Amino acid sequence: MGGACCKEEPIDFSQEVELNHFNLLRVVGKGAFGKVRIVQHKQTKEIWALKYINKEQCIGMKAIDNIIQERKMLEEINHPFICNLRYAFQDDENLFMVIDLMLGGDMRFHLERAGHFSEEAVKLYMAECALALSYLHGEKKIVHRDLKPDNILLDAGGHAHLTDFNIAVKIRPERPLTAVAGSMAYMAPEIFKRAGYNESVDWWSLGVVMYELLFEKRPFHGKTNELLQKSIMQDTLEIPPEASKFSPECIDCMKGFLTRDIMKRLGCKEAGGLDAIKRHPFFSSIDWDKVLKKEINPAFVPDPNACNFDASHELEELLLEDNPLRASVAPGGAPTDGLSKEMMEMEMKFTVFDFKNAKPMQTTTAPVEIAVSRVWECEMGMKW
Ligand SMILES: Nc1ncnc2c1ncn2[C@@H]1O[C@H](COP(=O)(O)OP(=O)(O)OP(=O)(O)O)[C@@H](O)[C@H]1O
Repeated sequence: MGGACCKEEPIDFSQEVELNHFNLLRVVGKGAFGKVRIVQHKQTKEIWALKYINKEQCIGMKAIDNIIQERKMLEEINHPFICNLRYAFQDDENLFMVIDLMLGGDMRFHLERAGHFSEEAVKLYMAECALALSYLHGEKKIVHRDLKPDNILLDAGGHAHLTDFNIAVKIRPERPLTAVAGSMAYMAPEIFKRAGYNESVDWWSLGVVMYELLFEKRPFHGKTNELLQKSIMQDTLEIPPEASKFSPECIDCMKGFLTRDIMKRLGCKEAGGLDAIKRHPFFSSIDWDKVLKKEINPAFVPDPNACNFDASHELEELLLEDNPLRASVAPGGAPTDGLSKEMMEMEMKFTVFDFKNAKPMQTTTAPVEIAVSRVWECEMGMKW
């Protein structure tokens, strides 16, 4: 029989959100500053992903501004095809972001395992990503700048969601962007010209992703960054012989995104924006209202009986972690003297966020509904 010593203190959920409001379940990924694990809100029973960022590591890598900026940007965003922020809080060791859980794993994971995707699957991914990008660019004035298969996560049903707003920035028409930022192989040619660029770069990256999903390789190559850059800027787009397996409309759409001239590039506002995508023959069979409502069933549904994550992160935590995640002192309760300038900065700027108290957004997305028992099964190490 359980003794009084083991009884958990009742939690006051009317207080600000903190780590103790969640049950910590299995680890599903590892980022540059910490891990990502499945959590369940103890009161609402909703399942989310918890991304935790070690403060010391964040300071060491001089990434405070990036993290604060990413989190501020996520606060503004709410879209069905984006991993939205639900809660943010911190303790004395970590910054925490609770986001929409994507049980299907990332697109890179599936590309590496299954190889290329079918034309039907790619069509829906492109439509879903195009809606997300158009929302970011048009309504939120945000350029993602790091679109690639690693940053497109699938939910349990197989719908695509953009994630990782680490290097995303606000568009200011009077001040075009100039920084060479992103993942080289997915960067648009105008980034290297150093004459300023805007959201057009995301449409190019989407084209590189489309090419990779169809052909299992990227369109431009180079053994060094310099050669790769040269190839992106100059080389003729090579269409592999396997292209005959796909419709001419599909290939034409991909070429449209991979057009160097932004005045003609598919998706760019200069070339008709989202309307031009919707009018493209590749998407003639698509009902865009149904896409937005996630009423179109993806051609590829991640196997619910297989683990769609790299299980080594979980194993690593079990075997190596000498400082596993635990509910720690909330910063408000700890003395602040002796804290470094950077620690103070994070404490002040990384304020508590609760999506339930946030301003209502135009588009909403339902919380993930899955059987919790499945998550626990995973936790217990069963095949899933
Ligand atoms: N919302 C989510 N649901 C499920 N898994 C996720 C979610 N977000 C991230 N992951 C998994 O965790 C991994 C690490 O994600 P995270 O965003 O922390 O790191 P990252 O992609 O390396 O970005 P960063 O550059 O910010 O470290 C991802 O590759 C993905 O597999």
